[in-house]
Amino acid sequence: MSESRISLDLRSVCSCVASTLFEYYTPRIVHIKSKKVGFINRFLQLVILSYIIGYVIVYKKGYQEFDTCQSAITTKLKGVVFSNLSHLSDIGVRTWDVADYVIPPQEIGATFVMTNVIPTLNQTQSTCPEDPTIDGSFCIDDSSCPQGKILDKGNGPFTGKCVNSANEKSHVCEIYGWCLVEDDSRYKNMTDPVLFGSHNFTMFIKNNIEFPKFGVRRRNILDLYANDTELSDCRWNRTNALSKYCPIFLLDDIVKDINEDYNHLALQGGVIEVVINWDCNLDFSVDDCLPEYSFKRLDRGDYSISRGFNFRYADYYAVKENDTFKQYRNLYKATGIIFVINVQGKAGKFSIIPLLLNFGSGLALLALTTVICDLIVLYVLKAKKYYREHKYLLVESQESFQILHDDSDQGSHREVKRRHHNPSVGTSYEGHGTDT
Ligand SMILES: Nc1ncnc2c1ncn2[C@@H]1O[C@H](COP(=O)(O)OP(=O)(O)OP(=O)(O)O)[C@@H](O)[C@H]1O
Repeated sequence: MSESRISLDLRSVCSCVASTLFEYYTPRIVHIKSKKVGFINRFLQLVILSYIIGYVIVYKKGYQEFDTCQSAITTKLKGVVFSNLSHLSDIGVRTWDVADYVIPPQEIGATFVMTNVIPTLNQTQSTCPEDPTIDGSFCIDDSSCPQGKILDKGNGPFTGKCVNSANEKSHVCEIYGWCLVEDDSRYKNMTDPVLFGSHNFTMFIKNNIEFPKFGVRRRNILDLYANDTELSDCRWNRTNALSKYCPIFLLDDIVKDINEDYNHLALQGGVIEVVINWDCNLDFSVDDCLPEYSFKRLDRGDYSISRGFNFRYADYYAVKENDTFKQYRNLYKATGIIFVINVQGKAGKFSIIPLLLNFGSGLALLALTTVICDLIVLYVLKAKKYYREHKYLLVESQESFQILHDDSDQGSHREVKRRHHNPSVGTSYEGHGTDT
């Protein structure tokens, strides 16, 4: 390659770099007098303004500042059921009251109500036959029951003996543990829960909330009730204007509200969410800040295995036998409904700051109008070529212009060929004049 060729290439690269470095873009206003473009411009502005005012400021309350609530909840159940199940000796004739069926007596944000139970009474530490329904409990002779072995789902270690099962229908290994072991086979085909009638229990939910930012405190016991008796007589009812604020719920009403069958739920157990929603507009009277109740079954689903919800607990006591105390316990396999209570709350109050912020950021969206109109004018309309010629302008420096001017035979001002796109050029649109 010759030396002159190399120096030529170098010069052209340098001039290219210099022309890229030493140039300047400035927007200019192109005033388009077209009904079509003017209409598109105004229409887009109207849409954006409606969004800012209608949706952001009015519908989404963009003129308010907000606070979420802090809350405290307690629940109290009332109701008594009587069970006369003489064929089930563990239960027999019994009255169940709130201390029997609410386990534990108080929980944070939840309440468990026992609706069905399999009791195994008077268990004590001794030897007895293992539960025959447990895999590995059957035996032929003592050699099938290695001493000390504990089955995965067993009730205690084998003593080494093979004995008659509790129903005397088979041979099972003997264990040492809480005897006699639980036998739920008698309860398998029950059609009604043990605590039949629990649908008439009532649950009183006491909820205090606070919106700390606004110093507003509310509770879900409204001033409608003159005294405790009036309060205890009310029952929540979604369809009644006053009763829908009553904080005492019949369990049956809750279950009906979520379209479930109470008996079925009571037999298998389940989890129901109680949502207390406080949606308060503090621009109006604080008395209008009222709770709204809704319910949802959280364990809903058509499950074929491990349906419902149950757990075991025991109460313990000691009996004096031969001058020593022997410990006993009553074991309960409890099935029931867990009520999980969730409080949601949001309060809003007028404030100039969010109003200005929302309005300001909304107005910034108006810049979209120019972008969209530019796209339509420069790339969509029939006269796009014409508009583009007017929008982008390449101007040489005044010095170059002077040289060109001097070289030229004509002394008039000359625009240089347009050849470069500059998207930052400002455009203004007007809805009068003729379309191009
Ligand atoms: N689950 C409920 N069903 C119906 N009434 C209820 C229930 N829980 C409480 N009440 C009644 O609401 C009122 C206010 O209850 P609160 O617990 O504040 O008072 P209390 O005197 O301690 O209630 P009590 O001793 O009757 O349990 C009382 O009259 C009470 O009996």
